[in-house]
Amino acid sequence: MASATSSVIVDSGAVVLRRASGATCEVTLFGAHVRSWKPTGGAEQLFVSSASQPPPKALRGGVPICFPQFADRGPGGKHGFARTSSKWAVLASATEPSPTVTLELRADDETRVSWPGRLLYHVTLSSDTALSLAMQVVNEGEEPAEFTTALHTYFKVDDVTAVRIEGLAGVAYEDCAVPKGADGKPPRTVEEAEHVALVGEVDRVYVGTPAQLMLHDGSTRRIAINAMGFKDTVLWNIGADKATSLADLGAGEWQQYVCIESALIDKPVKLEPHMSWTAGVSYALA
Ligand SMILES: O=P(O)(O)OC[C@H]1O[C@@H](O)[C@H](O)[C@@H](O)[C@@H]1O
Repeated sequence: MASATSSVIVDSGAVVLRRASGATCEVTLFGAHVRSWKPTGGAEQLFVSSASQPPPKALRGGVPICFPQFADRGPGGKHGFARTSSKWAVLASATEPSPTVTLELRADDETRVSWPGRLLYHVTLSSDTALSLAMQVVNEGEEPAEFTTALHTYFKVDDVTAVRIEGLAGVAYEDCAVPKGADGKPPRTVEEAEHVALVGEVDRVYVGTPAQLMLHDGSTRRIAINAMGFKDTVLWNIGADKATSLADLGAGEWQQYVCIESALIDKPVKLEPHMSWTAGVSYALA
């Protein structure tokens, strides 16, 4: 039942945001991982694998934060340390005008090896049908430093083969699902489809994407994805053939998610000392 007021509470290692309408969002302290978003009406919008493994593994689903490197594009561990850090802490929260929490990951000797500063993450239930996520990266070092990043969102769908993504026509993408070219890089292709379908394994970095994309899930549900500051977008589904290679993905569950990741990959961000960088994305039922 909808409660009369909005709230932000910490419960069993997660922050639970709730609007008066009953919309909710849950963020785990481990990894600052958004693991659930239910707009008013209560339908879960994010996929979480039934075979997800406990920390120190990242949850297979929700919104993992890839930072300070995307995938293996850097000297550190795959997708960086942020998604598996146990050192995230609540910095601030508020219930008005919308339930919101800011989580902070402070630099320490361990993280400074990969990034010389801190990370702030703002999660807001910005309307009864929308979720907003914003990242702030601070360089506390004395030298310029570079990173790549992504909010690796797993949207829950009934059947990924019925999904269509609108807004990518004319955008060049790196195809990471096929062998690299002679130059050691994934081959580049220009997207021709107005409504991109996912057939087999799809692992693409679209470079320089428009601010708004639309997820059509094959039924009448649509989610508008509005990004600010994230210039690239990753589209990923493991596909049926390779699905069993992911030990933490339940049987047949490859069909129940599509990752649409607001990202900054092609041109790493170079942040000057004592400067900060901010980017965000909002998801809204449309
Ligand atoms: O298994 P992980 O580390 O969560 O990564 C999942 C996928 O993440 C995607 O963002 C990458 O494009 C894929 O190549 C990768 O397989």
